[in-house]
Amino acid sequence: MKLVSGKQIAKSFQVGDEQYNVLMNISVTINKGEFVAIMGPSGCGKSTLLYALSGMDTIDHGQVIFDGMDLASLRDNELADLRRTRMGFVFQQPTFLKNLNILDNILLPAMRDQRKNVSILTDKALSIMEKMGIADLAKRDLTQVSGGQLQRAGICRALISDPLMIFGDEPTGALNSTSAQEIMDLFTVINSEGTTIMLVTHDPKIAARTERILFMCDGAIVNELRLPTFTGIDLDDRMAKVVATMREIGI
Ligand SMILES: Nc1ncnc2c1ncn2[C@@H]1O[C@H](COP(=O)(O)OP(=O)(O)OP(=O)(O)O)[C@@H](O)[C@H]1O
Repeated sequence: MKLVSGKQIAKSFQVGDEQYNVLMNISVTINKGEFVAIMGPSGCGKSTLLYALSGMDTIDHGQVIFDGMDLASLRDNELADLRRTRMGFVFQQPTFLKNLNILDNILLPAMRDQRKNVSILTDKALSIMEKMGIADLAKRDLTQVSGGQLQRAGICRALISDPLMIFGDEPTGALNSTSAQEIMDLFTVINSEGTTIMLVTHDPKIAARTERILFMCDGAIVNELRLPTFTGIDLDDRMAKVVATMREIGI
């Protein structure tokens, strides 16, 4: 069943007199439950596509339907509500407030929804933190946790609204290889429980953990690789397939 469908998405940026066509009529469908990576050379439009599909940025032409809703038909506040309640975002580094502890940072976006009771939300946040392996860090300041732990907290924040889909823009980009794979372990669990995930990554070892890899070049999706569900034993084989596809299309 379709969750996100982009049709003929075009997007350009004007810089001075120059117009840069960044997305060139991209059509792509992501089904519920998929675990997708977007790969491609720097500047090919990966993040721009992620922002277009999640309504974080507008598009010039085409259409994005998310969970049956045409993003262009929504008012700004409706779009913000949709993002807050149905989507989770994880970036290279979470933007957390320095004067709040980890737990309060995780809770903050969900607190905007006045209908939710604070103690219920807190219990929920603590149980997600437990699952993400950081239950004991609730009261710590941002300066008292590692990069990997901070990213786990970022994922907790993304999960607190039970999103249908998580969008990650280089979520492991600031981490060492071990921490990055641990974060992918968490995403694998989250995906196995039904949440759709789409990640932008440069790293074949990260993309190899997903089940469908979209390869972009110059604003277009030029290839796609499908892999079976990761079972924990075949990462090298999967990575070899990703690298072979990258070579095939010259990236
Ligand atoms: N707000 C903006 N204004 C002008 N140009 C932009 C803007 N955002 C992105 N671009 C340009 O659009 C192109 C695609 O950017 P995008 O961030 O989507 O690429 P990317 O594939 O994610 O790159 P990277 O892997 O380096 O993060 C780049 O050439 C970038 O400079």
